Amino acid sequence: MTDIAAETISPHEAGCAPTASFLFTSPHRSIRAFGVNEKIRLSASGAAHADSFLQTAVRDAIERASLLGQENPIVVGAIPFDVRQPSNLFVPKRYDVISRDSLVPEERDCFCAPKVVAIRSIPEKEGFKDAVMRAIECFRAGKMSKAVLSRILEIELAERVDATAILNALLKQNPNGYHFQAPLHDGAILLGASPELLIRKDGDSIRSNPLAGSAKRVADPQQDDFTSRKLLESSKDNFEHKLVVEEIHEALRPVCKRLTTPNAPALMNTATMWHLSTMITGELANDDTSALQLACRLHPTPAVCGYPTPESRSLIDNLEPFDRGLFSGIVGWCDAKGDGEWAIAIRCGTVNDRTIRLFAGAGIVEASDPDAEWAETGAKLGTMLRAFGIDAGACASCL
Ligand SMILES: C=C(O[C@@H]1C=C(C(=O)O)C=C[C@H]1O)C(=O)O
Repeated sequence: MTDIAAETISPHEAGCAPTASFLFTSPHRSIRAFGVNEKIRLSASGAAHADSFLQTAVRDAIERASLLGQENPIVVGAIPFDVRQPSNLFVPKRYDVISRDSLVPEERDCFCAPKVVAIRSIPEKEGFKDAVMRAIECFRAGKMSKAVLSRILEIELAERVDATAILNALLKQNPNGYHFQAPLHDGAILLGASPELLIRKDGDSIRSNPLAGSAKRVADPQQDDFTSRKLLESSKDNFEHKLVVEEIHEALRPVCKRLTTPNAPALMNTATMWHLSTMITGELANDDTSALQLACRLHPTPAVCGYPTPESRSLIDNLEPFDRGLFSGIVGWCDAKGDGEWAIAIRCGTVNDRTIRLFAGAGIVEASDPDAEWAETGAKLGTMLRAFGIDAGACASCL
């Protein structure tokens, strides 16, 4: 088992610079952290409040790092989808603020496509479609209006995976968005390239960029353009999207003196997907409210859980045959001043020796079609499969 207290998370040849324990990139500020001063494993339940257990522990750990001479210490890491589970946070020994451009490799490292020994989707196609149908029945019965259902692609490779090479591939293939690499307590590494910003706080200004409503991109530019326009006009996708935006707006309103929420979504794309996107911006009433508090106030949004939150959360508990762990949780950082950024942990996976687990979900509403939702999760898995260099043909039955 790897201990994240070690300076590095991957064995490095003598003479090389130590690898960061944690990395988070963003168009705003990218952070690379080394070593561990203190781990924080408390749950994030109730952590929107400044006096909660988690926020108190984070403040105290940051204070101790400050006493050790660190300037503006930070807390970094991830919080699971289910906030009752332990967080995966730590105050590093040191960190750098870097430019993302300095990380993007010129060329992809010499990288051979890994040999896939075994692959399975949990659940398999029929099980996933069945869960979608059961969710639709709940919507028809008027119990709720949206639930995000997800699945895991578990892949066993012939050889151990080099997490740094995968992160480099993610940086190269997805130049925008939020890349992350975080060590987990079971020795695995969480890696991903999320397009979705939960919250950024910089002084008293905040920003949230929820996504919901998706379509797979296609190679032909004309077809791709047509796909995006169809998404922008789709009433099913606009409905899914509106539930997320309204919920975030309502959660931020009480802590803002100004909050601007566009009344229609725009299009945004990744290398593999089109999404409906809304950029919400605001000014905090009190800039003592930290980025971590704001993140805990919003998480989980209906982009990864559903609407209303309590009902969709228990439906997910009943229908998903696995524990999401950090998938669709949040990942990011918050400094001693309360500034920070948290992205949603999607388009990601965990790497543990030869086993990788990739995750993808899709928002289900009454107008959903089970086959289309399965295909959407398959398309979203494309981001990580491409980074691993795994040919979609090798897992055709799971996509
Ligand atoms: C759950 C995921 O994505 C979320 C769900 C989306 C949707 O339902 O359209 C779009 C973006 C994300 O908020 C994922 O990528 O796994």
